[in-house]
Amino acid sequence: MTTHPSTPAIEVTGLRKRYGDKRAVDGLDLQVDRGEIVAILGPNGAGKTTTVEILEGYRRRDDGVVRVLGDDPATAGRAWRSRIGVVLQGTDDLAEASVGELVRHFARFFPSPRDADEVIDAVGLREKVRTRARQLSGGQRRRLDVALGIVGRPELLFLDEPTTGFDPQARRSFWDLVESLRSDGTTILLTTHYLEEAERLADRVVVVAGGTVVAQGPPDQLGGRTARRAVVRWDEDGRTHEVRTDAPTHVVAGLAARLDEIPGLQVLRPTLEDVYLGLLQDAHVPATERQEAVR
Ligand SMILES: Nc1ncnc2c1ncn2[C@@H]1O[C@H](COP(=O)(O)OP(=O)(O)OP(=O)(O)O)[C@@H](O)[C@H]1O
Repeated sequence: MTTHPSTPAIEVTGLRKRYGDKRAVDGLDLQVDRGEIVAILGPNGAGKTTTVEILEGYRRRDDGVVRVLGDDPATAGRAWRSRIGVVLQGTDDLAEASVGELVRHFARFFPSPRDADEVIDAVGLREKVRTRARQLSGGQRRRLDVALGIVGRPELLFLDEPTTGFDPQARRSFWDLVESLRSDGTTILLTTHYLEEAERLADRVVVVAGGTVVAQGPPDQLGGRTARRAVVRWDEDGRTHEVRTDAPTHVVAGLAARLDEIPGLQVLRPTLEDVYLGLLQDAHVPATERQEAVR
């Protein structure tokens, strides 16, 4: 099938996948537009990796319609595969080859690859170009995975928990790298457990729980108005009062008119973490799994 650039990069309707009795993906709908960066958030076992692997063509679905760059990943051929980039959750094959050898080797599979040395620089591995993959630290190994995922200049890049095991500095330089891919027009679908990462990188966040999408939106609008209401807190008559409101300025003005100085005044906006945890609670995700969902 020929792809028109105005078609979405990813279109998924009613996706289902079972493992035995376990419904790993249970009627999931997703659309990702060209040039968009979308982050999938969800607790362990929510079905994120299964979904991404189906979109990458590495896993068969049981049901649903899936189009990735206009083709069905279950039947798409090599030309299609050369247009997508994949960064899997840590692989250990080819560990005897050096960083430079691996990146150059992968580049040869693609019709218009990026320059291997530029890619190695971009992921911060210049010093390690002669080091064997098996001798890299966990974070360096992950950066090599990212280099292999982007060297083919993919139109669409899948990043499955790309910064797990990175130190904060490596994570920030990885974010800069993703920003530069964004300005090249690369469409990116990433899964992450780091809310700061989703907030920083994603145009849109999709929250998955129990194999289905429970909420989606730009990071600053996720959950809608109700979830994002501010809390106004103040002390009066020897105790702390709290009001949830869409109009905190109005509440504070009313208090100021009545109390002049407002003791202990606080206006708290919910963070993405607050909103996310609230959405998981609404989706009946048990408390222990909610705690593990946030990093
Ligand atoms: N090959 C498999 N065989 C059997 N069950 C599986 C298999 N792969 C995944 N599952 C189960 O399917 C569900 C979804 O798993 P999946 O890996 O897609 O979740 P996830 O959201 O990516 O989780 P995590 O954040 O832990 O990576 C889980 O209950 C998992 O145990």
